[in-house]
Amino acid sequence: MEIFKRMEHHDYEQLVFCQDKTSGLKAIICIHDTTLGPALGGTRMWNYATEEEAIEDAIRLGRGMTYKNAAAGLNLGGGKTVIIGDPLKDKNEEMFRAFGRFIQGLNGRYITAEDVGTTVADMDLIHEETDFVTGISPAFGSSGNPSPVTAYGCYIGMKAAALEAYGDDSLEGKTVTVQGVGNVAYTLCEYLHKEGAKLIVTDINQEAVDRAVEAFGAVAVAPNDIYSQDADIFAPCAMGAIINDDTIPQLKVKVVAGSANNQLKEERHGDELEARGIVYAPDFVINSGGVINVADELYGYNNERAMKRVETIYDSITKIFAIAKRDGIPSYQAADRMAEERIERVRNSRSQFLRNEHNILSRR
Ligand SMILES: NC(=O)C1=CN([C@@H]2O[C@H](COP(=O)(O)OP(=O)(O)OC[C@H]3O[C@@H](n4cnc5c(N)ncnc54)[C@H](O)[C@@H]3O)[C@@H](O)[C@H]2O)C=CC1
Ligand SMILES: CC(C)CC(=O)C(=O)O
Repeated sequence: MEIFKRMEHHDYEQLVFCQDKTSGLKAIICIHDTTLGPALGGTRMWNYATEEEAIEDAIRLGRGMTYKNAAAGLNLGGGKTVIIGDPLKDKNEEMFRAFGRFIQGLNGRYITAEDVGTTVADMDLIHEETDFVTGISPAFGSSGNPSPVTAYGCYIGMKAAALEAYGDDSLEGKTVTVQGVGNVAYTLCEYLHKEGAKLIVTDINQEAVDRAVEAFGAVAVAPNDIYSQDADIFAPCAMGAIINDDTIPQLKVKVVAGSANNQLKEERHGDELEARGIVYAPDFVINSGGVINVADELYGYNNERAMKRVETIYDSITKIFAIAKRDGIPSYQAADRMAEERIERVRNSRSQFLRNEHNILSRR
């Protein structure tokens, strides 16, 4: 991989490679854009097949956070970390403490939180070495696990998408297919079940499937069969790039609305959904509840204030569909435009004044 060439494409600021032999830490921190403020984005631990795959994931996820934070109206830039390793086997205390020291070395340019494969306990270990970490234990006055809040944002975003597709935001009686019933999707299923939706679930982890079947009467299907189910809404809640040339022709749903990051393999797959009349709730907007919640820690965490902001996801999704219609563009482009315009406005307004070092971290 030609790394600088890859960074020039979409204008990445910084990639940091972190290695610690004692603990086995191999991490890549991607800081995409800090125009709006320090880069905030979670840490994913995953058993990547190759280093290239890990770099590519960090890069795609880091840029996604720039758009997510901008669209959510946060004064934060975008970044993400990937740790190469099996989260079930390779974790140790020293690893997260070493990683914390690398973050501290960036002096606030990057702030982390949970993502796939990392937990509140991991964030607490990072916190032993740096304050530039969120999603730590409520015992520290923090917001804890962001997943339930991401799930809530996803649920209300799904309702906004249902309104667009069906003219009614009720999910009662709707059949929802859920790919991956992990931290976010389990709680999402809880909300959906409570509202009277029927659930079809899949996961590569049989225990996760069994849990959802037992708790919500969900119907379980094999991972490759999830796309072709007779359903109303598809909720991708596992990994990225699952809206692609293979899966789109299988979809029978009218709505795609889930928590996974980077759902579209390529932008043209968003065009393809639009061409088929499938309403797509842009991933980085519908899944922004978690980051909105952890970002509130930077002001001294207040659950009521954070949840009020999470509630705005419904209106943001509705607004994106309105912009898409007005401008004759697919919803993913409307969401990108909303984020890019905010970054541009802030960039331009800054150039009119002397550089002011005040930023979101000054309050800490
Ligand atoms: N946790 C959070 O607050 C946020 C999560 N997200 C995104 O939402 C997605 C889910 O996140 P979490 O629930 O935290 O992760 P998780 O790791 O708890 O859950 C993911 C689930 O997907 C399953 N899975 C992986 N590959 C699969 C496949 N090919 N087919 C079926 N199932 C598969 C896993 O076994 C796991 O149960 C990820 O893309 C994450 O980046 C986005 C924003 C915030
Ligand atoms: C898990 C969140 C707190 C942050 C993040 O990395 C995301 O929204 O993808």
